[in-house]
Amino acid sequence: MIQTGEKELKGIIPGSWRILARFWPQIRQRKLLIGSSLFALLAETALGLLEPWPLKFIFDGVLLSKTDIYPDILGFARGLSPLWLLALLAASIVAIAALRSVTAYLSTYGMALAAIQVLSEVRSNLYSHIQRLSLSFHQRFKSGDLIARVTYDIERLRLVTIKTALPFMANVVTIVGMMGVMFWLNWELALISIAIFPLFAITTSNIVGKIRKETNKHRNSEGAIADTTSETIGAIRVVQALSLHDMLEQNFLIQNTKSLQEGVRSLKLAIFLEGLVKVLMALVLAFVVWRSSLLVLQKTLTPGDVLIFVNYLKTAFDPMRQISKQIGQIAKAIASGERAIDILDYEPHVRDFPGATKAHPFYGSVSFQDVSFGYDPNRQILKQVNFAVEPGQQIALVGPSGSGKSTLASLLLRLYDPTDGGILIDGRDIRSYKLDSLRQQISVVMQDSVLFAVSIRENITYGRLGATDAEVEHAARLANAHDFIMDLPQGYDTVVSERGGTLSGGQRQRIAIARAAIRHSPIVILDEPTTGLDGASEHAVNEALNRLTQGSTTFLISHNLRAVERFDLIFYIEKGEILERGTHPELMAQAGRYAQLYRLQNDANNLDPQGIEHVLEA
Ligand SMILES: Nc1ncnc2c1ncn2[C@@H]1O[C@H](COP(=O)(O)OP(=O)(O)OP(=O)(O)O)[C@@H](O)[C@H]1O
Repeated sequence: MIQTGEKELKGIIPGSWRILARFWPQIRQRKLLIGSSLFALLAETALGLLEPWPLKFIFDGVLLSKTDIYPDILGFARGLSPLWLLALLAASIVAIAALRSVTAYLSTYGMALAAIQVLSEVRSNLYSHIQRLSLSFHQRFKSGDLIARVTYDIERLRLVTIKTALPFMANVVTIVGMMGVMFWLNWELALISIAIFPLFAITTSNIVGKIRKETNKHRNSEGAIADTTSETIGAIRVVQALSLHDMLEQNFLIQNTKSLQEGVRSLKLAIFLEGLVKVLMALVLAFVVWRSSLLVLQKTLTPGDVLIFVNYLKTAFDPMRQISKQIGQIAKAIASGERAIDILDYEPHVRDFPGATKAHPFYGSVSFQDVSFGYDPNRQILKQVNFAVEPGQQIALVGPSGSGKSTLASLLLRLYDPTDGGILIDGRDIRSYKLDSLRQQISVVMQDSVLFAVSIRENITYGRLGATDAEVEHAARLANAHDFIMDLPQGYDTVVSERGGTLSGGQRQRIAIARAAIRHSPIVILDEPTTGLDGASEHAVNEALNRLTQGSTTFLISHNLRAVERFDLIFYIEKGEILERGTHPELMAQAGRYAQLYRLQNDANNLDPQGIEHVLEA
């Protein structure tokens, strides 16, 4: 048991090193601030050690009239009258306390400032890093867990650094300093006092290790709770429509109870640890008082020395008691810091390749050369896809659900990289372009466009940051959105509710089209942009899309084959392969899968796309 505890305690040291090393660039920038705060901390500790000395001199020098007790530096005291000596020593009590307060203020303020600055930079880095991590990462990590790491974990690290780590350092220095002075006064008594440390370290390290484990479990459960809550709130319509409350409440209760129990376990351990330290301390104090009083009777020590010993020990109790608690808190903060670092250590799979350059303004030719891809290495989604399209061509991607159409579009955006083959824009592999400069030239409108909870104007300018009001309005007019925006209470300044919930599906799509239009992209991807819209909305959105895609290389993913008849090129995709390609008349003449699907749709005018897919899959 003890071995496990020691192992855990040892874990704190590599954990702290890992955090210091990872955040070193931010810490280094504040060398001066941190250095001067540490210096103030040392000064404060030294003044703390001096605190009982005036009392010793009052006892031995004034009350017992001893003259051989002053060190050389205070030799002048021997010539002073007792009254002057008393006044001087009383004044020194105040002076030491005042100086101690000043140095404590300087060290605490300096360290707190440095910690706030370092950790706010770390938090910004973490936020930016999470945004840049590949979609494959985001599919693996739940959003609630990531949110907890950016908010709760960093906040705890900040609080513990300010409120615990600095006092912890002060406590360690105080204890070491006190031990030094105790040895100088009487080695035997000092040894007795020190004897508690191995006992103390072994018992506490074991418990601290357990606290750390429990806290880690507790943090993970809290992350799971955040996840469940955000998932439920995100899908509240479905929850209410399907009356899932009872079932979800039940699941939540299980998670909540588990987290509560883990929290209680770590709290129990922390309280136990505190009690244990108190008992150990009382034992030492009793022994030292007994032994030192005997030494005074033998004239080896003066009563003033006993005062110093008892004062130091009593003063050290607090730091020692705190140390055990602080080690527990630091262990928790280290777990938090490591959770943040774990994320920072993830390399985005999709990133700028060495030597990548900023993309020139694209003409818009796109080619896929033997492109294969699978989300999971054991399951290929796209198989050896080959095609080349000219700038400004309009391409439709059709085929059954799950055939890989959206995946193909995702690869063009470099949301994922192909496992084999290459994708070229204007004759160059897209991995040779800087990622941002590639994505900035591609506009995307999805089936369910997500808007942000900011004004409509800002939502549109997210398409091209820095766009003027006139450009926003121009884009909105092109997207058939200007009129309905003007009918809203605050027009372009109307703040959209979370994920655009206050607008209709058609209105959201038109704002998304305006957001795409403001980019003036040479390449446009439309992923079922009109699915789920009613007739009137669909018409308005289609009109907007026609304007958006004019002159741009366009990839439209659609289940509605009538909507793609006029396209320059249609790819019929099935099971990750382009089975048929050509214009509508060419494909109809081929009388293959596309023609079969087209006829099915035409014959069954009222059959919805899902219905058609079932027919196809059958
Ligand atoms: N993020 C992902 N992780 C793992 N598998 C995925 C992921 N996204 C899609 N898939 C799988 O890849 C296959 C192709 O999906 P994709 O969305 O590209 O098809 P699609 O042709 O666009 O379908 P739909 O017409 O229904 O949108 C499907 O089997 C799907 O389950």
